[in-house]
Amino acid sequence: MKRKGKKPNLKLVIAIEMVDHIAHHCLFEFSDLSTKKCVPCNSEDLRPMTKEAANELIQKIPEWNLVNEDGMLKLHRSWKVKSFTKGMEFFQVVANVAEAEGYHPDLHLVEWNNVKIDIWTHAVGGLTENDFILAAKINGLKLHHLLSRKAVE
Ligand SMILES: C[C@H](O)[C@H](O)[C@H]1CNC2=NC(N)=NC(=O)C2=N1
Repeated sequence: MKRKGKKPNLKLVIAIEMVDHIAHHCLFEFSDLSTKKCVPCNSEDLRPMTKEAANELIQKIPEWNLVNEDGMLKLHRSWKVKSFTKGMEFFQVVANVAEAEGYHPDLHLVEWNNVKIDIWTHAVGGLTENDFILAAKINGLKLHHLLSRKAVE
């Protein structure tokens, strides 16, 4: 008599793994960073995330680059603005979001029309989820009217 259930059903195992993979992917895709809130950084438990975790999360904000400055991971993005004054307006729009979140980016205006933003968690000397949340919120801002049409980013 043929005994059932001894050998694992390979097709079933593969199917389960595929479903698991898709479910993980969907959860990752649909957990929207921009709807989250930054948390205060005064907790003793706060730790910088690993490079691996940062490499995973950066996929949600592909407009930003992961940079390593003196051993500290930061998020970086740059834009070209129409004028110095538009650069100041740009900063004000970003500052409004930062104040609403209680969380603050490093803002640079270089050579009058290059806006550069670094986001990192000063309190831990690296990245936390806050940085990705703020970056996603900045991505959602209407800034197009301030940008140079010739060379954006
Ligand atoms: C309590 C409050 O969250 C902290 O002082 C905040 C203010 N904004 C901040 N912004 C950033 N980028 N890093 C910080 O560590 C930080 N600390």
